[in-house]
Amino acid sequence: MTADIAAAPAGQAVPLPPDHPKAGSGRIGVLLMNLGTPEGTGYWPMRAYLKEFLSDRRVIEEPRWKWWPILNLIVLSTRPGRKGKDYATVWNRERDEGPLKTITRSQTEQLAERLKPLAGDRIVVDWAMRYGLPDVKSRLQALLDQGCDRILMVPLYPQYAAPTSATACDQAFRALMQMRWQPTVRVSPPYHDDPVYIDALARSMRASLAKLDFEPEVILCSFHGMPKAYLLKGDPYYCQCVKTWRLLRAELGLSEERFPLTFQSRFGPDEWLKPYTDETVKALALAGRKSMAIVAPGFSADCLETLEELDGENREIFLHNGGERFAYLPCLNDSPEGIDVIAAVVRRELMGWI
Ligand SMILES: C=CC1=C(C)c2cc3[nH]c(cc4nc(cc5[nH]c(cc1n2)c(C)c5CCC(=O)O)C(CCC(=O)O)=C4C)c(C)c3C=C
Ligand SMILES: [Fe+2]
Ligand SMILES: [Fe+2]
Repeated sequence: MTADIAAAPAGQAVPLPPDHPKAGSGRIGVLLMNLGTPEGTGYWPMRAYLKEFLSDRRVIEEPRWKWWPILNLIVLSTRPGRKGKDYATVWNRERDEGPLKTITRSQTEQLAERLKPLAGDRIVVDWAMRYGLPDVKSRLQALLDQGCDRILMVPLYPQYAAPTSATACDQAFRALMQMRWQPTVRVSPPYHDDPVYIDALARSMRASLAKLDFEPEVILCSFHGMPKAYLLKGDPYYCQCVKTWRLLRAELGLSEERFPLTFQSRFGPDEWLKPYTDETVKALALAGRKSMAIVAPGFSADCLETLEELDGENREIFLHNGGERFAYLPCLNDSPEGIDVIAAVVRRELMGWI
């Protein structure tokens, strides 16, 4: 489809040169956006990924002059090697990519199938990563090239945080800033208290627990952490995590003691949101708990932070300190429950467009 272009004041068409840019219109794009993952587990791809990630001022709020030497002289000389080894333990060797990419692609494909009855080929679903590939700018352009003049951007984070949701949108808006003909855009809101999300989490957890050959004494509810200072400056992430936890606890009928809330993945010397997951796991084992499970409702897809850190490192901490049985309950991922949630958010946010 080619859009109507300019008309002369008298109503006559302006003759356009043959190289005049062609533009499509009339379709709707849905862009799922997640965090991103390195292109490989070796030193250089790991370094490139961490440099892009940790140079983002939404992630590290330290002044440039202070952070630049620490990042370039210390962090980027040691962390790529160490984290590359961690990534290697969860890497999808068949596709040669991190699990976050494999799962986000599958979520996209399944969402497209779910939306087909709604508007046929009028809706185009795609995915992009804030750091690394596929990048936000090129996937936005791909949607425009397919005739999408309305685009719904969907940060795949149930809880809003400046270092995740906001930076994904910043990246999209930076690309939009360079466009002569911008599409009309919408951004889907956080869905931390959406009954569809809470219900999907509860169903998924019940199914995972039913497959275990033991009943965990404690089920830890672990969210990715952030510096406490970001909360104090007004980031709503902590409060949204607490609300998800409260609603999920009520839905499952679990007490605060049986289903404690913790925060993982601390980085650097500053205080982060507490209680810390690793310290809590150790304390539970030392207090004589023999069995436990961990669930991570803040991640829409399993990734390094869940598969390696929770299912790997924290399992080891528990078993080395006297625990006997440990289970990691998977994220919603591309399960039917997971797609129920993304499809519900997208359908609601497309209202008025379809
Ligand atoms: C250093 C500051 C960081 C903040 C603040 C932060 C917040 C935050 N992150 C996620 C989700 C994910 N983080 C992931 C990896 C990851 N996170 C940080 C740092 C911060 N995150 C680093 C340096 C890394 C890379 C690994 C490492 O070096 O430790 C991932 C996994 C990506 C993957 O490829 O699998 C996710 C997902 C949230 C929700 C969040 C919220 C405040
Ligand atoms: Fe992170
Ligand atoms: Fe981690």
